[in-house]
Amino acid sequence: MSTVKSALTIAGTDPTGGAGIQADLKVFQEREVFGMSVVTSVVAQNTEGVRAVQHLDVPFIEQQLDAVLEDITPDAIKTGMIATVEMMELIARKLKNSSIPYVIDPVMVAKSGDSLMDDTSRQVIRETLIPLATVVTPNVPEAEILTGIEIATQADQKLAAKYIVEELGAKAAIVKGGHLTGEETEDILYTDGHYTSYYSERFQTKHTHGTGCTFSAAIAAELAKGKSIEEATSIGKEFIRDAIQFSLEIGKGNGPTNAWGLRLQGLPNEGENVHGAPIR
Ligand SMILES: Nc1ncnc2c1ncn2[C@@H]1O[C@H](COP(=O)(O)OP(=O)(O)OP(=O)(O)O)[C@@H](O)[C@H]1O
Ligand SMILES: Cc1ncc(COP(=O)(O)O)c(N)n1
Repeated sequence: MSTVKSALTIAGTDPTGGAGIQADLKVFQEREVFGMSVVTSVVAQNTEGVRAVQHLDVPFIEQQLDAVLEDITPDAIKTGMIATVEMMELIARKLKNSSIPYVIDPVMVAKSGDSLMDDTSRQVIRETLIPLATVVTPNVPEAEILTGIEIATQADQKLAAKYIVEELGAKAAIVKGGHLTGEETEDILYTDGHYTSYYSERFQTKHTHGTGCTFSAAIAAELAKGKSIEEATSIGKEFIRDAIQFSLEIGKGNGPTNAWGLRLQGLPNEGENVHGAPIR
């Protein structure tokens, strides 16, 4: 009997492989958990932006979910782009009585500025999915929408993280500091009445496509392996630090994170990708 743990991502797609389901599966593989995926929306996007979105029918998303869950019980579940109220209601119904660790990356807007969740869903996610979450990982704009708190300082990040747990009912919340300024990034976790900060150097790079997906997938993978929320966040933060420090100059826009990270540390030189040549 295999002892390999598994993780399921329920999210949208990125045909260039840097964000969404494709990014999640790369991270699961690198963290040595067996990756599985259910597609919610097919997105025609690349490193420059989103061109078109096709939402799959909710009954078909349900068929995908049933196909996985009636066969394999994942050790952790992560959701990313869940664009509509109907999709949220379906996932909430499926996960309501589950004890599987569940990470929500409440994806609302892509880095390119394109909307990935409709306005009603931005409110409805608070009542449907957030109360079921083991960990919610909003960036600053997402945390502002979820809580109504304007976030400019570390104190604001703390207030928002506490609100998501105490008022919205998640077990834990990490309000990420990627969108703030300063020489370091600080992500603040609130759970069980305690705050913990996770820091990294802030790298000056435009290649940050998929950072939120990469971070939350790494946390989900570690929860699948039985790590505590604090341990999983700590490993996730180191993972995203390396994935951004060695992010890839692939494509014409904002290149993707590097899920190999330090493993291929020796290979990329400035202006080169891991294969030793610029990719255009
Ligand atoms: N320039 C940077 N240098 C180092 N770490 C960063 C940088 N930008 C973001 N991070 C870290 O990356 C992780 C993801 O944060 P971010 O705020 O970018 O997420 P996000 O906006 O949800 O990402 P996405 O746009 O992919 O949805 C966090 O741990 C954050 O601190
Ligand atoms: C399907 C999908 N999910 C999430 C993101 C967010 O990633 P980013 O903000 O880095 O573009 C995305 N672009 N596409």
